[in-house]
Amino acid sequence: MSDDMPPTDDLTLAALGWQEFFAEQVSDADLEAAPPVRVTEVHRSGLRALGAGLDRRIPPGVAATVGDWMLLDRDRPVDSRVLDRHSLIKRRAPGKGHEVQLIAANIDTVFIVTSCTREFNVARLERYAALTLEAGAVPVIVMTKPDLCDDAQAMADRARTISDRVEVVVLDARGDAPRRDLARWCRPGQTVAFLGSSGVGKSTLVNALSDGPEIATQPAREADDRGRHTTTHRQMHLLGNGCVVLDTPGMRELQLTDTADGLATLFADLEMLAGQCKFRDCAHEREPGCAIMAALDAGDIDANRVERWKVLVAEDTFNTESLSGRRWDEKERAEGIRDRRARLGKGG
Ligand SMILES: Nc1nc2c(ncn2[C@@H]2O[C@H](COP(=O)(O)OP(=O)(O)OP(=O)(O)O)[C@@H](O)[C@H]2O)c(=O)[nH]1
Ligand SMILES: [Zn+2]
Repeated sequence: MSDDMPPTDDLTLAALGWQEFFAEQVSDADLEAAPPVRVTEVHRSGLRALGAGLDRRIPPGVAATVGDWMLLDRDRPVDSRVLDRHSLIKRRAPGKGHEVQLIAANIDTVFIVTSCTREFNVARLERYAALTLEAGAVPVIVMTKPDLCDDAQAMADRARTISDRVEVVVLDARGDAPRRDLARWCRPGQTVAFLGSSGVGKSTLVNALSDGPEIATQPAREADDRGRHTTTHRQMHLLGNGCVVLDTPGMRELQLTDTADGLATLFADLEMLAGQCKFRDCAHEREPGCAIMAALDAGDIDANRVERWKVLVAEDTFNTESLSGRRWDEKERAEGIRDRRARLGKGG
């Protein structure tokens, strides 16, 4: 547990991010019998959950993840009821298994952090944005280190081409800017999370938003590039202004899983065009009557964006099908995705 947590006695549900959405799911009788607690940590040995004046360890066996709200069954904690989530980030479990792993629940806003340096990569941002939309949270792209780049605004303009649905904020993570520029999303009762590669400034942003003691940050290895992995076990921060930050290490290597809806939202314009292709299974390569190719030829849409869309759709299809039991061999997967990546350069 992070040491910026106030003593449990002083904790209120509001400070933990309790919202109307959860209150509506429980009756007064429910509350009397089983107080709400929020999962702040997940370990092999079980969960940790905090509530008003409560700090409980719950043995393994509850299907809950960081950010979940539960009604604590005091006698049999594993029988605690998990409340409906308004958002859920999940991923395909690493390794050979095809299970879905729950990463974090009930996040309102995901800040997708990138720096205005070589790390910047539109395809990666798209992938995070699709995942966030799929999860049911609001994606906001935060571009740090504008001071280390000649033309941060030009980069931001590229990020803005991703989708009308995704706002882009450029700021120096080290000063007052985060508090001011992210205030719209970091309101009391809101839960936010930061996604992004190591060294882009996630801890610096949390520190800038926080009144409490600093989280350790380390200088990046290069003046302008990737830092070391400095975020440790702290998983939930309560900021001075009443906003909750979920900080989960599991968010780093995210694969797209079942993000068809999120992709459809992010690439709504392309999906709509694809609906006009002559063939329903059109691959938009050289099929007759392909509306995507026609729009490309007419210069109406951006070829790179179309390629990135295809990569994400291919990856999502692969992950979703393998989760539902279709056996792909690794070679088949690698070839499909590598072909497309090769055409994109380093994307992905
Ligand atoms: N010049 C400049 N440096 C920044 C900015 N934001 C962050 N940094 C520096 O970048 C380095 C890495 O920042 P962190 O906040 O530790 O990055 P992180 O994303 O939390 O990294 P991990 O914990 O490894 O995931 C630190 O030295 C920060 O001071 C910025 O806007 N401008
Ligand atoms: Zn087509």
